[in-house]
Amino acid sequence: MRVYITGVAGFIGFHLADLLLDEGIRVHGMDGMTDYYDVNLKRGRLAVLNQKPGFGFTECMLEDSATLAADMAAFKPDIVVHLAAQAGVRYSLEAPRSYLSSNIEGTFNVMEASRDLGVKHLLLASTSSVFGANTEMPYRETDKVDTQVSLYAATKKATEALSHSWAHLYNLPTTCFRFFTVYGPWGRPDMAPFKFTKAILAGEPIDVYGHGEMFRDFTYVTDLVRGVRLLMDAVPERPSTVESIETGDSLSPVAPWRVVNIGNGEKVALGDFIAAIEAATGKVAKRNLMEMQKGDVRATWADNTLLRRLTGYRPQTDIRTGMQSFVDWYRDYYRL
Ligand SMILES: C[C@H]1O[C@H](OP(=O)(O)OP(=O)(O)OC[C@H]2O[C@@H](n3cnc4c(=O)[nH]c(N)nc43)[C@H](O)[C@@H]2O)[C@@H](O)[C@@H](O)C1=O
Repeated sequence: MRVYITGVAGFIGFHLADLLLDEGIRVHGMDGMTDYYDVNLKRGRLAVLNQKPGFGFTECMLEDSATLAADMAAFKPDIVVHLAAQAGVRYSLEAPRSYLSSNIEGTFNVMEASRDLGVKHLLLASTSSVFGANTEMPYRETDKVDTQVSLYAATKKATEALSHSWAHLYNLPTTCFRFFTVYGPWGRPDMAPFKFTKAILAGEPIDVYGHGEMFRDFTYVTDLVRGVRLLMDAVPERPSTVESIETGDSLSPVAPWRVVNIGNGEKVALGDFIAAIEAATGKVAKRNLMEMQKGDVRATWADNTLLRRLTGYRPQTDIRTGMQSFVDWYRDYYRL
């Protein structure tokens, strides 16, 4: 099997490539190496992957459709996993236009190239943020998702819709993942697990938004990429009739397309998450209680029944175990 990964120097792309290469699968990846966060971390991830046989890499922007298409065509992938994006909820208030070019135009370029090459399965990263202002939890894939509260989430919702149309028109089997706040070794410096660990280890205070009454379904990255790996083999088929779709399955009635949550399945209060960092670092956090930030959702919580039904797997790492691994990696990597 040959797998092409966009965003391979990113947090999730790196872990997925690592898993696939260890399985003996050939992986070619691209990444724009953008400086939204420390590029050295991306280079460090690539250095690990470059040690492994079967790995190839091209530096290229998603927006550069000609280079991207040529790179994908040269590799001839069976499967494409599209993880490159402009990520981050709060940054989408600062630089909204970059989300349109990376997430909308960039995803379109990946869809086009995948269609031209007749790939067997296209898998795309969406986000739990698409559930927006929904309040009924846990979130199910079949819930209505029409109330995004950040442009980031809105662009991800748009990619779900774009990919559905291409799956329908060109018979391109497509799975969209909705990832729930992913953390772990080599994690993103713009996210709370990284920022809070850094501040607590440095003895600096942390701002706690929403007065700590915020909840996230934190998902450990190794669990998450295992889910992605298993879903690669769960290729959606166009259903013969609407009645043939099982209750709770998000399979489209007209296209080989579905969306699947990948989340731990637990709602963790921000306060408990901070306590897990305190336990892992052996330090006490100095907390400033603050109002909620614009664009943030108050809570996320995944129903992961569909993932379990399709793959027999569900994530299992609890926040204390996962944060201990993250803090151990952080101290080792930054020699603290
Ligand atoms: C699935 C989804 O996952 C990510 O979004 P997120 O769930 O919002 O994750 P986060 O780590 O940014 O925030 C988790 C919690 O932590 C608080 N928080 C954050 N940053 C600071 C911060 O700088 N200071 C303080 N005090 N709180 C912060 C924040 O208010 C929230 O309650 C995306 O990057 C995105 O790529 C994505 O798709």
